[in-house]
Amino acid sequence: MADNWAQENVSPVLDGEFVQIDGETHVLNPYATNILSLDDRENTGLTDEQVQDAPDEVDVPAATDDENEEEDVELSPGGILDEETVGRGLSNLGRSADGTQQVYLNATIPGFSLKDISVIAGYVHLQKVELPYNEITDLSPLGNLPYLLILDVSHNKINRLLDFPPPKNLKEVDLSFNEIEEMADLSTHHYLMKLNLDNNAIKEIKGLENCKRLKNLSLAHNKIEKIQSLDHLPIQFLNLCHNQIKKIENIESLKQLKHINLSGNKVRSLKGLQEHDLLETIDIEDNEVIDISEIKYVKELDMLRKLNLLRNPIQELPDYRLSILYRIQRLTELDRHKVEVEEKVAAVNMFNPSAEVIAARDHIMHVVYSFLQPSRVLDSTLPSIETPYPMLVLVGPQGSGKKDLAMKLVDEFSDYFGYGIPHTTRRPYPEEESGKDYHFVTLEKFEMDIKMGEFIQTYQYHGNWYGLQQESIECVAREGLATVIHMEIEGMLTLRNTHFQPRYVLILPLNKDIHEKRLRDRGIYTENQIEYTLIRSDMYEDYNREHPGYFDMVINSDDIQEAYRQLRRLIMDFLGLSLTSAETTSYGDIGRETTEANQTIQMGSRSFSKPSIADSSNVPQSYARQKTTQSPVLSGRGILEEMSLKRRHSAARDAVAGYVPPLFEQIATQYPRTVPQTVEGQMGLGEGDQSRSYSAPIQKPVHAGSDEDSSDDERSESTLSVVSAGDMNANSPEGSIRDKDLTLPTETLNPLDFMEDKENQRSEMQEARPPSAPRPLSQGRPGSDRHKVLPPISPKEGYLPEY
Ligand SMILES: Nc1ncnc2c1ncn2[C@@H]1O[C@H](COP(=O)(O)OP(=O)(O)OP(=O)(O)O)[C@@H](O)[C@H]1O
Repeated sequence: MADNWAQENVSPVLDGEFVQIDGETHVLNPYATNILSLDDRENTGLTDEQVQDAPDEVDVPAATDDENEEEDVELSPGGILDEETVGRGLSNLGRSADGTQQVYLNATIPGFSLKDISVIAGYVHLQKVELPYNEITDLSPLGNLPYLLILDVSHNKINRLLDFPPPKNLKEVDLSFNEIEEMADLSTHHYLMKLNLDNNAIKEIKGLENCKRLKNLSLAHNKIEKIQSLDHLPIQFLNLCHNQIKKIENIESLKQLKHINLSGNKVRSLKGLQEHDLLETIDIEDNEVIDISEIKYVKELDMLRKLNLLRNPIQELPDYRLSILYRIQRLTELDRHKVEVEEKVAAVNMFNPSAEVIAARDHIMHVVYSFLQPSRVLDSTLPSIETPYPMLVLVGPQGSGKKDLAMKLVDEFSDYFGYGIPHTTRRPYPEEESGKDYHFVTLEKFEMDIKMGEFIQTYQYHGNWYGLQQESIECVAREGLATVIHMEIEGMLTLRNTHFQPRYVLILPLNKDIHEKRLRDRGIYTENQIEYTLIRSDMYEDYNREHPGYFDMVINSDDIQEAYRQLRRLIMDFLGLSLTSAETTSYGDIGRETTEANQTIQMGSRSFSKPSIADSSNVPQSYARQKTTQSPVLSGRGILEEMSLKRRHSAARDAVAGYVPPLFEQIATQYPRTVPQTVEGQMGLGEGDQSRSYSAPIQKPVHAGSDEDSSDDERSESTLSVVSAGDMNANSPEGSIRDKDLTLPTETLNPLDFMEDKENQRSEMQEARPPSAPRPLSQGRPGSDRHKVLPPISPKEGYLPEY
């Protein structure tokens, strides 16, 4: 019967403004909408504006009584589609497939309780047929529509899948809400791109193997238990929601998959979703995913933007949302909620906070706990209002030797420095003593001390806690000494948040092999610990490179003795002692210098338990004193002040002599240089030459001058020799000392003072304060004069310069 209809009936043919349907001529009204059309605008091809602009009443003769009667005619009585109904459902005029005539391309006939659609077979030009909400069981008449591209027969009573001769180009089929139980072989539907079989009773996916253009497959609300038979299909959108699937399987070869919906199943694991690099959306709502570790299967999916895990047990995990966002930071939507940038930041701060964030939290914790305790006046805050308590922090990775360096320094300069003994929960090594190397305490005690607000900083390393208590600093401050401490970089970050303003020196072994050997030689670390420490060593290098200026100085500790020598020079410069020993030209004086040093510097009472650093006085010095000069400290001036005076003195002499310095010199010597050091730059400089400078030196031009001139230059260079050890002639003081490292003098100085004769200098010298006398305070705190003030500035007698 369908074949006969195909012979006799054709789609309506358009002729200008008229259209022929069954031999009758109808006038075309572009504004008249098809009463059956689901989308009139689409059917008429009109834009929104055109529809709005359309005259409410078009020039159509008023309906006569006869016509009104026609409206009352029952359409498709008995569920048998008739031509009248089809006619009313036609829309979308367009060219026929052969291009020879204008025809209606769409037929939309929803909700007529249609059972028999045989008549449609006559409308051979139809490209889109929509027959939803009927009672159709047989689709065979559609086999006569060779140009059919889109078919919607949803909400019918069809129980067989596309069992009609396939229109060659059928691309989209909606068979949702039907009664299909079994999928048929769709091999003949070569062009099928979109197949919707939602809300049927399908138990098994099959028959799609040859649908090589299938991009969109929806089998939601069926009875499918297993994903299968989809191999190598170009599916981009796969909807299998509300089935009984337990496992995500057999989709490895769906390489074009972009969206997958498995909500309402029984999936426990996300395994199977990995390696779908194009996946953008995953919907697993209402399943049984319980373990956060399942995220590993989707977190590497570069294109993933939307993930829905609502109504899974995993939602119960604490900080669930942030932990997902931390793991998949590229998500823009999680559980149907837009992901805010703040959430991503919060997620990172919660699960992988930066060292700065950890340090800030550590600081806040200790401040809060200490606020809860009665406040007290601290010795370490007394020196003066604007002068911070002097502290030296040696920062570096484990095995860098910084603790040894700190102890040695305190040992040698015991009149200046005290060791700030840290607390730790780790057990002491054989040669260590509690109260000397560390305060070794139990974890309980450590925690208790935290809560009592005792700490200013804590850090966990290798499973042990380390921390610096305020009292450790106070003990040293009470003695009138500056504190030397050592710590990992994280500790330094916390310390930077406190009111202390220490100088930070990075002690870093640049040679990995030496560092590794040193760790191994200690024989106390596991392989993991050694590996971890070496990795952290890289981190120190990176940190120094990325944060120029964080460290006041960087010392390569490959050679621990050389490292100590550099550190020692730095300290002597800080203390204003280096000038006395730096003006050297004669090796003959080395012995005397050594003897003096023995008498004056090696006076520490502490024993040095790890004899890894040789006695510095025995280290061959590249300098020795030839003639004496007043220490800047002894003259009552700071080192910078002293250098500034010398520069001005030199400039004054040049001016008198008629010497005009070249432009570079004028610029280069005008201000103290503050070029931050980087390990990178330093490595380039120091490679293969450990004694070389690690600073960024600035050339100080050498110009002809008197002996006095050259000695001034030498003094300046020596002053910076701690930074430029081994490369003294190349470096200028300005190049090595950062502005903030130096406490600028507050008094206004008359440059002519520097021209005063030696006699004046001597008398000034003689008036210098006695050893360990407190430095007069410019603005002393009430009560501060009762304490020794830091640092003690007068060296011991034996170290006084000779005249
Ligand atoms: N308060 C602190 N905060 C942070 N780190 C600390 C603190 N006290 C000690 N550390 C560091 O913890 C690390 C482990 O301490 P440990 O005493 O085992 O090191 P070490 O072997 O003596 O280190 P090194 O050889 O570099 O001196 C060291 O790098 C040490 O400097």
